[in-house]
Amino acid sequence: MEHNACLKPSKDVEFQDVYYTVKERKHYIKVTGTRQILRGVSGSFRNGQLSAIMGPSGAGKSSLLNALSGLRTSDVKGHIKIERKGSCYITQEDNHQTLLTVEELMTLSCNLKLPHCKRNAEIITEILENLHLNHRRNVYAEKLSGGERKRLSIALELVANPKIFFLDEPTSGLDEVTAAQCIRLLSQLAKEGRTIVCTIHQPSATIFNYFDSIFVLANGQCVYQGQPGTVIPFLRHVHIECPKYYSPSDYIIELCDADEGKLIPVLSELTDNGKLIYAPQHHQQQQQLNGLNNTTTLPICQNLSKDFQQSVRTFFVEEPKRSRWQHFLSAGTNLSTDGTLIGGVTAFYEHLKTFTKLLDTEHEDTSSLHQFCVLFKMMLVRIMRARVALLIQFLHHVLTALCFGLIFLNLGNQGSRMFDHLKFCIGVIIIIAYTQVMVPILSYPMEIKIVRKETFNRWYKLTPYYMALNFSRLPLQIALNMIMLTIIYWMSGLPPQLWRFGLFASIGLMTSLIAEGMGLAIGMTFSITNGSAVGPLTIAPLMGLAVYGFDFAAQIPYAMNLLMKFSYIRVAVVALILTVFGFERPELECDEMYCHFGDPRVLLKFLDIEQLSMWYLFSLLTMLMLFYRVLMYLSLRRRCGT
Ligand SMILES: Nc1ncnc2c1ncn2[C@@H]1O[C@H](COP(=O)(O)OP(=O)(O)OP(=O)(O)O)[C@@H](O)[C@H]1O
Repeated sequence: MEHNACLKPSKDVEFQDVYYTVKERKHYIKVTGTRQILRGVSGSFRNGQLSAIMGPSGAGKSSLLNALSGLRTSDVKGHIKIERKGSCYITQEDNHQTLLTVEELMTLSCNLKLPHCKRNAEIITEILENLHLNHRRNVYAEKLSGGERKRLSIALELVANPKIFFLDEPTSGLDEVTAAQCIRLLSQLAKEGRTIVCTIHQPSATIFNYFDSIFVLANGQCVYQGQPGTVIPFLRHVHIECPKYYSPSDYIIELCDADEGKLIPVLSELTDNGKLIYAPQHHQQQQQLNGLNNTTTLPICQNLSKDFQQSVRTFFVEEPKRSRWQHFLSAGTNLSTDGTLIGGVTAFYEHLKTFTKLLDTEHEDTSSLHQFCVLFKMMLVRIMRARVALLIQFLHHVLTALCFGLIFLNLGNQGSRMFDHLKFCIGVIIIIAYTQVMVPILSYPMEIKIVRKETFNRWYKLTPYYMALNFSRLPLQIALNMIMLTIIYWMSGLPPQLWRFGLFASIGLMTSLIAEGMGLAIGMTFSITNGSAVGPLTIAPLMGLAVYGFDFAAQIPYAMNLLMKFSYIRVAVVALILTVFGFERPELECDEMYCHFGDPRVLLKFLDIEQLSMWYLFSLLTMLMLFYRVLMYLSLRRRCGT
């Protein structure tokens, strides 16, 4: 493609003795043992080639892809050579930012990745044309077909022209024709000088032959590494004949799938668990012409036929390079780091590409401020475009306020209805808290997948994203809460004092911000199913604390008093009661013979809150707000980490 304006040359991916071990747990808690998912596999994926990691279900394909790409680093050991900075990972589900068109998503990607590149429009058009998406540029991403969505995922990453593409099951969910088109496209991209590695479960014969190299995994071990066309001769070395008219890819996978622990170890030993690449002589001659041949001693295959020995070669000809990382390596610690070679030194030649000076230009990382501005704008656009959601939220706030206002119509000045006053204050806070907690719990788990993918592919950093998320939600939140609180305040007949209404609205807004922070923290941590249980479960004790002990306020034990400070609902309710009845509020009207709480000071004294200052309560609310926002940030980091 011509668009390579801000590009760098591609590199290979090499790995040696990679292990991935997970702890097995009983009831999610008790560790009962460990399980090796990857068992010391080695291998290489070359630049300019389309490579497939194949194998039966559960063989460890995704685990290997995740380990190589760096998506998973914990529990992975071994040596992996990869330039992380120039790689990208395309997930199986093509989740994109919703409510943005193809062109807007491409522009977003360009703005985040190539902020100083003057040719963004040109680049976008070129990529879209090459990926046959130009005619869909004004369509929302969620309206695209499966194949188009996959191409869009590739297009979005192509903007920064990564050298290495990792794709998890790129053909899953696609029909045969679309899957073949997708693989053809990947093959073409590889030929343009990229390293493309994808997992694939069981490709059709057509798709199988598009791959330049395949790496077959079974039970966490490599059972074959080489070209697709040489699977049959390879199997002959262990006296297995692929039936006529049978696809070799299907056959080797079925063999491994049905294996009862006999064949896999043999094949794995033949390939030295991925250290040996199988290439029969006529293939080798071709490689020799390319200067790739590097046959060395075959440590485990001495007793095999000469024919076999001449057909394999190893690329791991040296011990891992002694470097300043050596002490980490010898301790068995992984891993790849951006651009740093750790072990797996190759005997292969470096396939250098000739790039013009312009093509060599590396794009700088964008500043956090720039990322914040781009993301903030994008989030606002998305909020404004979610018309149905906006309408529902607007109606929800207006209707709730009207119902609430009707229930407590003109209550504000009635001295005989003390309990109703309390119910009013508690009700306002609970409505706000509950609404704001549940929305992010139900909506955020989908978003976190997109954020994880985009931050992993270095579209932006987490901090600017987090800031943009917080600030972009503010305007709508303020507007909706102001509408609701205004209706409630005036319908309930509270004193028509602007400053008192200001305080009333500020407490409502604070509650809304805290509840939203709590909802986001839960939404970022749990799935929708778990979150919708955790949300009410978390808010219920806070509500309980909010209504506790109003009738024996002076006798509330110290420990409970302390605990109540952690319930933002309680703190907000108290602040609201103070706002409504404090600040020298004149005596309320009494339509009975005697109104004990006609004088607001009596009520405040009865509730034991007359000494509390508004500053103190606002400080508590601010601290609780910060607590949940920090929790939310930590959840985000944890979910988007590796
Ligand atoms: N974090 C983990 N904890 C426990 N088991 C895991 C973990 N990650 C992977 N596994 C297990 O390791 C095995 C290999 O998983 P992996 O997803 O890599 O397989 P796969 O070859 O991609 O399978 P498929 O083709 O079905 O997607 C599976 O049995 C899976 O349950």
